[in-house]
Amino acid sequence: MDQKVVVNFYPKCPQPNLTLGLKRHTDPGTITLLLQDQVGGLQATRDGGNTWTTVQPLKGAFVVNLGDHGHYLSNGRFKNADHQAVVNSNHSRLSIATFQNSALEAIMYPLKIREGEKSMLDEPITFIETYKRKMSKDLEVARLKKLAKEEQLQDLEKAKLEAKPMEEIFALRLLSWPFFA
Ligand SMILES: O=C(O)CCC(=O)C(=O)O
Ligand SMILES: [Fe+2]
Repeated sequence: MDQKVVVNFYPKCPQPNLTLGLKRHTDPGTITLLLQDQVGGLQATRDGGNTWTTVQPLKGAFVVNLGDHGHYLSNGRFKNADHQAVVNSNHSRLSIATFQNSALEAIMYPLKIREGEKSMLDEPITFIETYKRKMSKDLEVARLKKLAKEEQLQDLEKAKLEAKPMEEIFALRLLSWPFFA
């Protein structure tokens, strides 16, 4: 197996509604043991991010999360926890996560498939390969989001321009000449 310990420090943030400490994700490994301080900020969702439940800190307790590897091993019977961390305007926050992962080159496949069920994996695959696929999917989603945002901004600029009186557009053109002529 492979084990990693990550310490997350979230500085306090004056406008917590404008950002996230850690964006929505599932952990890639088998099981995560998470120790959080009393500030709170870990949230989980069961409906794809529409609603969020805060995981209240409990003194001396670990939060135990199932990751993707655990999800695949059980052929989806046990769910990988979909979660995020928000920030706080009054307090900084610390959490320590220990990820129990499979060895990177270990082959994974569902341990048991019940009658009438289909395997979640088309073929046995190494743990590292599922991780790489997940990362490239995440990068592609981020790229598309960025593109959509840029297009939205361009449309907004266009709409603003269309709403301006002719003299103003003319003045703007003169100002930015020769780049915009
Ligand atoms: O800080 C937290 O509560 C969550 C940390 C986490 O999800 C992670 O490190 O993967
Ligand atoms: Fe996580």
